Amino acid sequence: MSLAAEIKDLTYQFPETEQASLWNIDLAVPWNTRTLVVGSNGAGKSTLLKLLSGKNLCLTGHIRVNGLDPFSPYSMHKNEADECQITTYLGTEWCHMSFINRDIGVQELLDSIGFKHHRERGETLIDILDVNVNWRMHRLSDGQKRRVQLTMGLLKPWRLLLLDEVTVDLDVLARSRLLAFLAHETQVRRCSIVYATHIFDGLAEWPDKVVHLRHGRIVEQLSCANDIKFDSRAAKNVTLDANDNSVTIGYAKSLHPLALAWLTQDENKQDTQF
Ligand SMILES: Nc1ncnc2c1ncn2[C@@H]1O[C@H](COP(=O)(O)OP(=O)(O)OP(=O)(O)O)[C@@H](O)[C@H]1O
Repeated sequence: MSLAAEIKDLTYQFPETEQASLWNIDLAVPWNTRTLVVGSNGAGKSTLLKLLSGKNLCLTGHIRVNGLDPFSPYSMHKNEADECQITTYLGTEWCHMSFINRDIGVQELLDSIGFKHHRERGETLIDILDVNVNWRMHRLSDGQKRRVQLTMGLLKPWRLLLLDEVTVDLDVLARSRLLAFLAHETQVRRCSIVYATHIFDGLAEWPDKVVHLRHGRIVEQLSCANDIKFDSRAAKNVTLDANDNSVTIGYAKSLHPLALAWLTQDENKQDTQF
C-alpha cells in the first residue's frame, strides 16, 4: 500500500448547514510523512481531520486511510496483523470529558487503557511529557491535563495520527520534545501524521508538506524540501514566487529560542534549588 491516506474530490457539508465546509479536496499523505494543515478559524481543518478519523461520514468523494474507508467499522481501530490502531485522533474536545475533573489517579487511567502492554512507549511518553503518574486529575493545570491526554492518546501506536491543535497549552519544552518524538516515530516505523495548528514556533523543519486551507478549499500544497527555502539574508519576511509556487522565508523575529533555552535551564536547576 503506497499511501497512508488519500482523499479525492471530497466535498463535505454538515447536515442543516447551507454550504459545504470542504470543497473538492484532493490530498495524498504518503507513508512516513508529516503534513501540516494551515488555515484561519473556520477554514475546515478540524472537519478534514475528523473525516480522516472516521468520526464523520463522507458521502461524496473518495477517502481512504491505510487503504480502507475510515468510516467502516473494520478500519476504525485495529489492524488485524499488528498492535497498531489505524487512526488516532487527538483534539481539544477531550477537555470536556467528565473524567478529566474527577478525583482519579494518572496511573489508574493509564492502566485502564493498557499501559502494561505498551510499557516502553508509555514510559518514554511519561518522560517526554514530564507526567507524574501520582498526579490526581482534578488537581491539575490545563497544561498538565493536556500532557496526560497526550500520554494516553499516544500510548498505542497508530498508522495515521491526526492532531487537532492539541499542543496549544503545552510549554515550549514539552512541545518541542513531543514534536521530536513524533518526527522520530514517522522515521522509524510505518506511520504518518496530519497536524492542524495555529502555532508555528519550532515547526520550521518539522513537516514534509504544508497544506493551506481557505474557506474549505485547499489553495496551496507545498513540499518543504522542494518549495520552501529559509534564507536569513532575504530582504522580505516572505516572498511568494507565483511562477514556480515556491516560497522564500527570511529572518523571522521570535522569542521561541529564548523560551526554549530558559525552560531547559529551569529543568536542570529544579533538582539543585529545591
Ligand atoms: N458540527 C457542525 N455543524 C455545522 N457546521 C459546522 C460544524 N462544525 C464545523 N462547522 C462549520 O464548518 C466550517 C469549518 O469548521 P472547522 O471546525 O473545520 O474549522 P477549523 O479550520 O478547524 O477552525 P478553527 O481554527 O477555528 O478550529 C465552519 O464554517 C464551521 O462553522
